[in-house]
Amino acid sequence: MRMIISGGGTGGHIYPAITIAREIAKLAEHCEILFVGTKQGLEADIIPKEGFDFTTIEVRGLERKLSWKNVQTLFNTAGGVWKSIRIVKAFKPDVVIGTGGYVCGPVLLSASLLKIPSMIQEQNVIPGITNKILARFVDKIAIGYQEARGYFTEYKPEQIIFTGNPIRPEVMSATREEGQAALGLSPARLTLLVVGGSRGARSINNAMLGVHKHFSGNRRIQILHVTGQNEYNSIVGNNKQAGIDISSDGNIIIKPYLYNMPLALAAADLAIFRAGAVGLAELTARGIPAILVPYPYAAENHQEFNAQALAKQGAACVIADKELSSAILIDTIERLLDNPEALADMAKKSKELGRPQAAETIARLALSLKKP
Ligand SMILES: CC(=O)N[C@H]1[C@@H](OP(=O)(O)OP(=O)(O)OC[C@H]2O[C@@H](n3ccc(=O)[nH]c3=O)[C@H](O)[C@@H]2O)O[C@H](CO)[C@@H](O)[C@@H]1O
Repeated sequence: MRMIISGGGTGGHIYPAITIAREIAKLAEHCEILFVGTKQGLEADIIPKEGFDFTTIEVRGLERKLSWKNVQTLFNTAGGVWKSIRIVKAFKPDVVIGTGGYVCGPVLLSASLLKIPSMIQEQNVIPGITNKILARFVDKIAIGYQEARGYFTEYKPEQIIFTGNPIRPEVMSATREEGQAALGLSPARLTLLVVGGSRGARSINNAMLGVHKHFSGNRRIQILHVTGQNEYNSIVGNNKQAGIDISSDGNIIIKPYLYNMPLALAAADLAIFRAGAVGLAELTARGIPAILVPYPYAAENHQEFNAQALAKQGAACVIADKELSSAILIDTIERLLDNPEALADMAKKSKELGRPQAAETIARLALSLKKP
């Protein structure tokens, strides 16, 4: 089995690609995989670290409307299309898979031109522009939320398969004890995991300052706050300035990025998250109750729709970014800590939404596309 997989820009497109690729390699004999991304995306950092063959094309994002700027961009990135065609012709894949981000556009388009079976995986309730365009060229569309079906109405129902979003197997296999040991967390305290998506979230980071101050030294709770690479130094500096001594109180851990996120999830009793689709798939697979703060500038406000899909099942509560403050976070956290039944009920409802088998379902779907 030879496969090209493409997806990029943010972790929310890259980790699904890695997970699907690994699952296919597990199921298929003699699998060769090539990952196509861009030099600028996070994939250029993550994919080689994960041990995949990686090549890049040049491509820029399109606006979400018909415009001259888009026409210009298409001309400028024609080189990306030609390079994709050359890559696909040389690699001769049996299947080409896209997991979103504009890098997928030329790659999947090339597969379609060269009559190679292809599929896309859409993580969000509201599909991204690239996947919306690509839908008419690919054989299958694997959707992460049932609600996304409503946005692909012009396609045949059998073309669209609800699979859930793929999560790394370590998300399920990591144990609480391993997580606590790896991250230096105390088994005697509840763990609050705070993550603003793969790039961090400034508004959450800012609001967390007051939360750290309030819970610093608290015996009941410990906080693992992941700031994103760019904001780490300023957040640590702000904490120092506010007189919060992270090292001596011991219950507040601040990290720029976690390469071992599955261990952190395994240890978490409650989470404060943005509402990126993969993060939510990980939370629900583990049944972690969550306070969600959707990123308000995500395309077509799609994070709000992702978050509401959890909230309407009672698996999470949602705070609007514009209403976010230290006080509202402290209040929500304390309300949940003081009501273990409510927390347990959220955890149960979260787990009911989880689809830990999604990666295998998607991998089998991809394998079924291979021509005999
Ligand atoms: C701003 C924006 O448009 N974000 C989009 C992006 O989100 P973003 O990339 O933030 O995505 P997600 O929350 O979906 O996924 C993040 C992934 O990165 C991992 N991770 C994150 C932080 C860290 O320190 N370590 C780590 O491993 C998470 O465990 C997860 O696997 O893609 C998602 C999937 O299409 C969309 O739903 C989001 O709306």
